[in-house]
Amino acid sequence: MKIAYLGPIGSYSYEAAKRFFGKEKENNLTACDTIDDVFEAVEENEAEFGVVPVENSIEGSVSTTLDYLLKSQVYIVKEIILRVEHYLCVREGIEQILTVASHPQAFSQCHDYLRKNFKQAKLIQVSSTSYAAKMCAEGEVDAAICSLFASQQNNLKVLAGPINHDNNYTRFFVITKSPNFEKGNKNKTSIIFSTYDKPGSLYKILAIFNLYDLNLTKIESRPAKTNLGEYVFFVDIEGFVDEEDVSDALKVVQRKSTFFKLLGSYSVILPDE
Ligand SMILES: O=C(O)C(=O)C[C@]1(C(=O)O)C=C[C@@H](O)C=C1
Repeated sequence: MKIAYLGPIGSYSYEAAKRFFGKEKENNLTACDTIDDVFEAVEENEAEFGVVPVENSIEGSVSTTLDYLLKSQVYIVKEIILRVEHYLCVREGIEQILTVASHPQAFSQCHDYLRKNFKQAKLIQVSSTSYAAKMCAEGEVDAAICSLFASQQNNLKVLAGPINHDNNYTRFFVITKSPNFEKGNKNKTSIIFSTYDKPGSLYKILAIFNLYDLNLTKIESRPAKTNLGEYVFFVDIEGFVDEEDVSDALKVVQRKSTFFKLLGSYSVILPDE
């Protein structure tokens, strides 16, 4: 069994994958260069599972992940929430920091610290925080923003940290092509829908969730990629799809939508579990 994740070793996606699949499956983890590659590995049956970041408490959604969820035939089978702590790391011997590499999400999560301390430094966006650590170790940049684990993997010296905004948490999804929806203690169901371009259309769909007394934990619109001003809505609902109120509500939502997709029903692993 292969589990694709955004690599190299030491990324937060790697930590999320280990958190769910456990140490015994460490040899099954297969590093990918990009989130696109993780989705494609699952879609093309090169990997049975994939682990992708989906949303951060400071910076918001990872749009690549949302867009793939819309267009690809994969399902969400688990959510993992990790507390994310970033560190500013350098190679031994570096005295002046002119270039800092990291993932764009990580830069945003450390925005205030970077503004205050490294206003003049050039920020170089790369595919993951662990790749940034590797680049730093190889002398391509002066510093990297990454996890403690990534700094150790790459023999980097920690200069400061955690340097991120407080309450920094990232949600990850485990995706697969052949889902086996399994219930846990805290369950969610994710859907995408779009509705008519008419007054009250969205309101009418939201009224269905209200009628069935369902709590939404997220609603976000993304361009439908058809015409400017046309959107799809990503919605996360508390509850599992085999529960009567959830399945009844979804049937009505589907009837009233112009587009409907069930992304999955899954349980959530919380950071302190
Ligand atoms: O770069 C990594 O380490 C990742 O796993 C990606 C990612 C993301 O895309 O959000 C994951 C967690 C953090 O929010 C920062 C970066």
